[in-house]
Amino acid sequence: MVSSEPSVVWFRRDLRTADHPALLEAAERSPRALALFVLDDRLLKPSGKPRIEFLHRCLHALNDDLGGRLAVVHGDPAEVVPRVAREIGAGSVHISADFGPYGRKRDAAVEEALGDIELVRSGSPYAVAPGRVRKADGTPFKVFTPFRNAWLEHGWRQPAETDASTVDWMRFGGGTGIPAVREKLPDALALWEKFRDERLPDYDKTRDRPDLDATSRMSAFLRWGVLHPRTLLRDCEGTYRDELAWREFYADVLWHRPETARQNYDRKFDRMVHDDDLELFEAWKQGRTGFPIVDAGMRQLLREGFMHNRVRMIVASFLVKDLHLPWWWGARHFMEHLVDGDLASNQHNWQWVAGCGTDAAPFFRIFNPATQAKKFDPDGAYVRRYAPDSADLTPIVDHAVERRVALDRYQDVRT
Ligand SMILES: Cc1cc2nc3c(=O)[nH]c(=O)nc-3n(C[C@H](O)[C@H](O)[C@H](O)COP(=O)(O)OP(=O)(O)OC[C@H]3O[C@@H](n4cnc5c(N)ncnc54)[C@H](O)[C@@H]3O)c2cc1C
Repeated sequence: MVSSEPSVVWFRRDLRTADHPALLEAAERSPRALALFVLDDRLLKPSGKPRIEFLHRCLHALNDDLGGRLAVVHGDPAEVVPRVAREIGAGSVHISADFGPYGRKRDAAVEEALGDIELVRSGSPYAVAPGRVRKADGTPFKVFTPFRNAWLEHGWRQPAETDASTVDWMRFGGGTGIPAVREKLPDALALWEKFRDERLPDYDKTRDRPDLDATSRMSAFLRWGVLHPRTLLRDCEGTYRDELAWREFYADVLWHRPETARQNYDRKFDRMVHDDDLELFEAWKQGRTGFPIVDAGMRQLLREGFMHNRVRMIVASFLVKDLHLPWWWGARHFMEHLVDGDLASNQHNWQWVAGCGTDAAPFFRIFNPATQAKKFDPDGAYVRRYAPDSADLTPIVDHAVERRVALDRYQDVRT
């Protein structure tokens, strides 16, 4: 039923107006809505500069799309959202559901504080909402391939037909405005279409090569919901679709086991003995290990807020199996610096490399940085781009020795 009370569309990880189920639901309730984004310190504090800058760029792009009507307010959502909703006399607040541990708690707190103003969840940042795909006996999947098959079989809804003109956006007097940015956000859809037409056909063969610009670079757009995965899934199959399925799988795993954001998924790894050498950790963070492919990756992360997937695996393996440091130290550093930093994908990829996650790569398969570099950066172009001086540094550890140490410690975990 159409109401005379306006709605609030509270944007979070869905910074777009196209294919936006929550916006559609808001429009079905009321022709007028306020577009709101809350700058929440709980999320901003652990984020490094590149991620925050990217978020601000996304907010500017959304604000432009909305004709300058995005209300940006700083504070605790449980306080800000009800205050703004009451100020404009809203009948309902519309969101895309959040499935992460913090997002779920935050939304429950906001719902409670809203009282009789309804919090309406429609859609999610995933093709299939976490928790929906289950085994025949109702339990969650623990292994990727059967999950992927069931996910494909389940399928996803048609895109929601929305754009910036779906409702009349209200003006809002208060708010902090969006901090200035150096560069505008590029057109994500145009970038996707270019990748789809030019690179996707070879993705299978080239995706592991950090020296070739061969992957889609869609992760940050997906992280902030500038594009919904449905948009990409419309155009792809095979390996690329499987990569998107990994994103959905890890969201599902974290939804069922929120404690695995911090704890080993496989609890027998709680017995693993870790070192705590802060100097080695610092050398890894700064890209000064003397292992060129590792240093190149770590410096790409600091410089661009991004690292190629193959190199993420190499540097993660190095932290866990050559430096014997806890995976969550590395995961925290990644979460600070990655523009695409996403709790589910990050923590569970780290756990995969560390051997303690779902479907884990066997712990005894230890990446040799030199062999990996030869195979995936054969001409050294990637290393030259990011760490041309690394080969002159003295390696901080001896890979062959540390490999043995890692394997010995693993024996103790297994027995
Ligand atoms: C240690 C480690 C930490 C990682 N942390 C993150 C993270 O915080 N956020 C993040 O989005 N990805 C993370 N990944 C997964 C992957 O590295 C990135 O998604 C990918 O490099 C992004 O580049 P792209 O968009 O060009 O990828 P493409 O190769 O073009 O892949 C397309 C999309 O598929 C998804 N995808 C691809 N590989 C994976 C994967 N292994 N797990 C989950 N989704 C995947 C991403 O959404 C990606 O954008 C991590 C991987 C490792 C090994």
